[in-house]
Amino acid sequence: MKEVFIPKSDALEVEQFRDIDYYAVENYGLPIELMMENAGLQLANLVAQSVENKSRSILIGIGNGNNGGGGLVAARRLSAWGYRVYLDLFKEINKDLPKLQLERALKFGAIMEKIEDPDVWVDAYLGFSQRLPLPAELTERISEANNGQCLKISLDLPTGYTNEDSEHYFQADKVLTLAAPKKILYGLSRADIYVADLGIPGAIYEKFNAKILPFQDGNIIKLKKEIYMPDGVTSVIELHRGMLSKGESSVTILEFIKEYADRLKAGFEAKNKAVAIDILNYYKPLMGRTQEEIFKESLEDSDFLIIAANVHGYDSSDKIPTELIDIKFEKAVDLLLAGEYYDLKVMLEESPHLVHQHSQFGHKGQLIHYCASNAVEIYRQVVPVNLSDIIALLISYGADPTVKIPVYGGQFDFMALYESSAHPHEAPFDIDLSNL
Ligand SMILES: NC(=O)C1=CN([C@@H]2O[C@H](COP(=O)(O)OP(=O)(O)OC[C@H]3O[C@@H](n4cnc5c(N)ncnc54)[C@H](O)[C@@H]3O)[C@@H](O)[C@H]2O)[C@@H](O)CC1
Ligand SMILES: [K+]
Repeated sequence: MKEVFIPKSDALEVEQFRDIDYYAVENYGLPIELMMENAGLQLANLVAQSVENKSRSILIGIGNGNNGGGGLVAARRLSAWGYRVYLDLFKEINKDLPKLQLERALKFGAIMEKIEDPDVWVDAYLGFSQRLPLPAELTERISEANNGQCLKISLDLPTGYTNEDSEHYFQADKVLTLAAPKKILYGLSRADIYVADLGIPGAIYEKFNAKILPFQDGNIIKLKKEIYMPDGVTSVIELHRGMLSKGESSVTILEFIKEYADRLKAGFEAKNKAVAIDILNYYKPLMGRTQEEIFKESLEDSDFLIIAANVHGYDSSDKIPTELIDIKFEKAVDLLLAGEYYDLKVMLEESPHLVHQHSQFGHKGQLIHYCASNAVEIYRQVVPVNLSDIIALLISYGADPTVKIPVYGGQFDFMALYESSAHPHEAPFDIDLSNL
């Protein structure tokens, strides 16, 4: 799936989106029914991508409007694909279009029954026309969903979520919003946000100064979380890119670090600033030099190996282990740093031991230490916008912030490393650790 980063400043107010919507209906002959079909199909696609097993139960909550209508299209498509779909109507559906969609969904095999403990709970109760307060029928359902173990997916925006201060709302793991990102969704720091193509033409986006998304590469686009990358780290990330994803399961730490050394050597020859950054941060013999001085040095293969070893926390190259890299742990680190809250949660649910595991690299950091953006590999010293949520997640799975690791010639725990790291404090967003 295509992933893009769209800053909040480029996202729309909900009202702006409503205007775009009406404009498409009136000027382009794009009726709501057609857009609803697109919305519902993409919702069905997102559900199907999230649930491998067709025997899993899918409960779709339906309201008496177009949001519910989209949910009913998804119910029809999923039923047609062979999924077990149940419909939860919190009130009677009497508007023409949703009513028609309901009849179709039932003909396709969706079952009208509010089952208990569904595997997936889809919220198509209310969309952008919702008014607060919600009726008790809805607040009760929202509490039940939020307290359950199900995967929660909202269509367009979560029911009950009308601004960033909303308290009682459907706490979706995934939100499939329609046509364009909406500003309020940036307050949902734990949710994955997706945008579905409704077939609205680029000319309308331009007219309303909205960002045109690359829907030609896929009808659903995932929004990347904002990540703060300190100056210099970006080039080191570039130097390192793709190294682990290539090997998947059978790279040893020594092979990995040798490849890093090869990249350092090539980068050194090309006077790549990333190499100077690695050297200045980790290689004692050349610390304090200027970039220019560094590139005048004549370095051997063995020097690059030592630098690569130092970057990974070993003080000499013969301390690099020859065991296989634990790809699962490395994947968890990468999810954490990318702010991928939901995927990380799924991984921890499956492998809770990961929070207690130490990195095989010389610094021996646990997942929680990677949250400090300090003392670990420099290409991993980045700060996701939802770091506070990620830390809370790790702690809820038993991570211990008082565990110390052997770095900077001493023993330091998460908080000591976090406090002395510039990066989380320089990031252009607030990290709130007051609950720690
Ligand atoms: N291009 C588009 O705009 C499209 C929009 N669609 C969906 O349509 C949604 C907007 O649809 P609607 O304007 O029909 O409205 P909603 O589906 O948001 O709400 C349905 C109805 O519920 C009623 N309602 C509001 N607050 C309530 C409350 N607290 N308790 C009970 N009932 C309440 C309202 O009278 C409203 O008519 C969007 O969020 C989007 O999901 C898609 O289905 C199709 C395309
Ligand atoms: K919704």
